[in-house]
Amino acid sequence: TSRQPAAAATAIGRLGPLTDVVVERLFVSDEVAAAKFGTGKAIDDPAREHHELAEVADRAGALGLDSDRTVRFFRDQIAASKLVQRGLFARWQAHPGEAPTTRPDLAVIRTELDALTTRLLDQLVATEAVRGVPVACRVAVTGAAVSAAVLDRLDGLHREALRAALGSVC
Ligand SMILES: O=C(O)C(=O)C[C@]1(C(=O)O)C=C[C@@H](O)C=C1
Repeated sequence: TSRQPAAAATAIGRLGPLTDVVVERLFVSDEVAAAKFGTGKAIDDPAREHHELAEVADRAGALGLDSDRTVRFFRDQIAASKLVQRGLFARWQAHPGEAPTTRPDLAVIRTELDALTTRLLDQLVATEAVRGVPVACRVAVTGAAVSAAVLDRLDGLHREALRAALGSVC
């Protein structure tokens, strides 16, 4: 399998560091897909999503972030993860030779996702000023996304997921 490494590249601009963590989460979604593929386990886990979103809503307040906007951002991260997972499932079903040969432990991966949640919240705090200026934010997010796509060699599926994941940043 051509599993991609964790994002090592640095996306450009003031939203580069946030975008790097977003890309890292997309790569972890490859691992989630590998954990579920062939097990009969559904991609959607509404209870886990509910738990994650309740947690970020709670933590947003303490960090001085707008709770609704923060929840929307994480909803997008989850939607992007499902986009990656569905795309990989389809790819692996069509080309069994590309399917992963080892099955990571979903519980371990979820602890990685939890750590990424903390880093994403930190980045939302660090980028509040630029995200508050719509034009500057859109310029920054476009530059960060384009550079990440190139530097991290994102394929079409992961580029589409990155677009979804960054949809409510500004
Ligand atoms: O934890 C999982 O099972 C995932 O697939 C990850 C994730 C997420 O992005 O946080 C995505 C889809 C599920 O509905 C729940 C959570």
